[in-house]
Amino acid sequence: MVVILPEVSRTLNEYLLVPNLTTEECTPDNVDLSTPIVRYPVGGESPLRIAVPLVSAIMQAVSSPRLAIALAQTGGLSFIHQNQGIAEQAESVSAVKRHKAGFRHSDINTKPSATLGEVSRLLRAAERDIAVVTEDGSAGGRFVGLISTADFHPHRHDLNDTVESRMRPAAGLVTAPPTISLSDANTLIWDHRLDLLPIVTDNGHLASIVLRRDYELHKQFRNESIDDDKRFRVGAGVNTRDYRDRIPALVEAGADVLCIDSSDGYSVWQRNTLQYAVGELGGAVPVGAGNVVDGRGFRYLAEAGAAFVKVGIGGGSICITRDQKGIGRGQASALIDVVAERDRYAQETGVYVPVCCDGGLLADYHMAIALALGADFIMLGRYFARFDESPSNLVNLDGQLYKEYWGEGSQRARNVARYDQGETEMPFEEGVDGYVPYAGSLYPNIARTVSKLRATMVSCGAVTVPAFHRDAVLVQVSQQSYEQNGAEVRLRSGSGGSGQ
Ligand SMILES: NC(=O)C1=CN([C@@H]2O[C@H](COP(=O)(O)OP(=O)(O)OC[C@H]3O[C@@H](n4cnc5c(N)ncnc54)[C@H](O)[C@@H]3O)[C@@H](O)[C@H]2O)C=CC1
Ligand SMILES: O=c1[nH]c(=O)c2[nH+]cn([C@@H]3O[C@H](COP(=O)(O)O)[C@@H](O)[C@H]3O)c2[nH]1
Ligand SMILES: [K+]
Repeated sequence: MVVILPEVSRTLNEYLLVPNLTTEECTPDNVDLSTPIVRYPVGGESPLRIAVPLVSAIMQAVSSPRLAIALAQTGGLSFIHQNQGIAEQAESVSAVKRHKAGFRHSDINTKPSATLGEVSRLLRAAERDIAVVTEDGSAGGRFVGLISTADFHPHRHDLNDTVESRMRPAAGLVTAPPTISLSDANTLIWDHRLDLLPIVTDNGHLASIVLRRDYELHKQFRNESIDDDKRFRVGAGVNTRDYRDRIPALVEAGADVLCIDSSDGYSVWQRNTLQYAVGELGGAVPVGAGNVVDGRGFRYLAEAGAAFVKVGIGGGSICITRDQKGIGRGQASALIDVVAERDRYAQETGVYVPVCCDGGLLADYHMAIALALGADFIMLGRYFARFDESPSNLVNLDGQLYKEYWGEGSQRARNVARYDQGETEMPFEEGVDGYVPYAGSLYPNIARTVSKLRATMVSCGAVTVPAFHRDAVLVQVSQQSYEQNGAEVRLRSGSGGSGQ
């Protein structure tokens, strides 16, 4: 017989928090946002925890190595998307693991034959003072010098002159080999009053750079997500088809955690994938699963060995799954149901399986509501897509800056994904392809969001996430429906979006 759940499907937007008593110990500085990512015995410690409970979505427009590094620096975690070839995805994971904190990929480069006008525009656009000069203008080219805004002035120098005419040539510059440690690199920077230290290989090619301003920045990174070898932590998405090839490649590349990426995780396909990872691979890497929206889905995946379970169908800003397939559930209702099952499961089995709230968070405070409702961590797509560090293009539309953002179920994402398999037809789209307002660099944005979370928890008298789960008092607000009009996604013309 058909089942009709007795309650209305509610979103995060329909709740507010009622403050609890705030005591002297309950200050923003004392709030500990750290949280478990993978399953652990009740009373024990999760083998993978992060300091800031935010992870980036398994999406092409979101989780690239650059974003993964920035997010790990600030205490979160990225899941590199799986809508690409296995070797390509493994290389992205490996790039994050290879990255030495403080040594960055040189992104502002020029070549000796470029004009001063060109380099001036490059620096202005990037809001930087200094560019690296390599023979071919690439980040790995032969290092030939540096040029900064102190080396030329548009009123004194002809902007048609070449970079070569004003650059400081390599021969007179302090450089270091790739084997140098970060602390020795910083010593060189201070001893020689450098803004930028080029790291140059034996054969004269640029390997990376160390910036003086990162030194200050680094001191703020007390929360970095790093492994025992001090490498950044990184996750990756997998699917329920090529997992026998993809999972071992990602393990080999050094992925810390994986997650099955699907709109609907309550399937035998996910159980098979988990059985492979837990059984045949002997749990070489923890694998999360999802997405589900009720307790049945949670239990099925937890019993199959999921490291965590991800919640959310159709709530994402680029989602049209509800319109297309009529499946989904308001994110708050879904979380309440799943969290209750997580707690029952923990009591019955002694195993705590963390819950991730994925998609549809329109305001920073929705993250606090999700945590209050019991989520252990939160996955965000639109939020991260807006930043410099995301891989999508920055575009100017009618004088406003936007970053491109598209769903993994959109034709644009599928085109890439299915290319290898010779499949280009898709009967219908499940996501839109559009733009989100550009928001600058990830660093100040994460800092602001974290401050808000801390402030909310202070008001609610909680200094840890588990205390917040236990003590939060929530109230439903009026008759708001789960329309999510607040999401600013401007549709690309022709993108199949009925509602977002
Ligand atoms: N969270 C959300 O609300 C949504 C997310 N998405 C995203 O779009 C992308 C695509 O998601 P889906 O379409 O759910 O992909 P999917 O690959 O999980 O499922 C597509 C179809 O293939 C079937 N399937 C999966 N593995 C199979 C196997 N081994 N053999 C035979 N059939 C199999 C599934 O049952 C389903 O009908 C993902 O990145 C997902 O995160 C899309 C829509 C909604
Ligand atoms: O209906 C959908 N069609 C899509 O094409 C699509 N792509 C991603 N996702 C899901 O949305 C989440 C990100 O949501 P936000 O942008 O709201 O953070 C992601 O984490 C996914 O769960 C999709 N949902
Ligand atoms: K299903």
